[in-house]
Amino acid sequence: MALQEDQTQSRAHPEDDKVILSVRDLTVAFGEKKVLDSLDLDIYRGEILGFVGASGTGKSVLMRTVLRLLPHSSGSIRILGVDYEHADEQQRMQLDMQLGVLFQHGALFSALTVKENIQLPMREYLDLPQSLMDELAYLKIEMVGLAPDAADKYPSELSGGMIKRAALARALALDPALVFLDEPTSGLDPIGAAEFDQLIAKLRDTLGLTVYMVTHDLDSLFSVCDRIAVLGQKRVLVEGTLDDMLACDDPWVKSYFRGKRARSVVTEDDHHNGAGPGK
Ligand SMILES: Nc1ncnc2c1ncn2[C@@H]1O[C@H](COP(=O)(O)OP(=O)(O)OP(=O)(O)O)[C@@H](O)[C@H]1O
Repeated sequence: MALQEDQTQSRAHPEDDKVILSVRDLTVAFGEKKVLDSLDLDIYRGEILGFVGASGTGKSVLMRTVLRLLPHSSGSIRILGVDYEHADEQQRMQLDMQLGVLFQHGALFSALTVKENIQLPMREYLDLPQSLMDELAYLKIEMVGLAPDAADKYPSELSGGMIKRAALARALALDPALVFLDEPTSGLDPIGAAEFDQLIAKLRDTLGLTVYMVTHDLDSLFSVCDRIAVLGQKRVLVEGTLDDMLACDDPWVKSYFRGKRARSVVTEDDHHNGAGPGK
């Protein structure tokens, strides 16, 4: 199985790049209501994919389905070349360890300290002595730019930005290959949001992480995302660089990427290296 492949990073994926997540013909319905219908999506190793779409189009449903928190009616989801449904128990556990998740509001356990939150996945999947788990937790805390004394703080003692970082540290606890971020910059001020974006880019560059980021944040899309996918009409309407978005005639895509707010971000960020124009 393909879980141990090397993690060479790839930004502007050429054809032969490795697909880390492959979704085919995916249909998800609640009763009679289809939310996703025959959706296809690929994510390439080492890229930051920004996922956008109007409210209620199914971005969370797709992410939760890929994470197997929701069932699908038909279609396949392959992660690192493995279809979870056809995997044995050992493969499933290995796959689980390759996925990290940062939920929108951090979703830290309030009765646990930051260190204990980070160690939860370690306790679930690994059998390590406490001293090693402590070392690892401090490493993750440093990795996300928190001070060491954050380790013994409870979530209620942290600012919004610190909660996001602590939750990211927990998402990275098992050194996953693919991290899902649900609106990671929502609720942060513009400076905090920009710093968080830069942290994501740095982690991708240093760890070779692949990032699936659901976001409404135009700054994030333009500054750190290598590729953008737009969800609409129950499927991926368009995917590619910002230039591809700008060339798209779908009315929602047009107003989102060519609207007044988008134009002001593009003007400010012309020099950035993300999916923005000129890349
Ligand atoms: N558990 C559920 N049961 C029934 N319907 C659901 C359930 N979860 C989501 N839906 C419906 O699926 C649709 C897509 O919801 P989803 O939360 O994925 O949208 P979204 O694109 O993430 O929106 P937003 O940007 O506002 O977060 C909505 O119509 C929602 O009501």
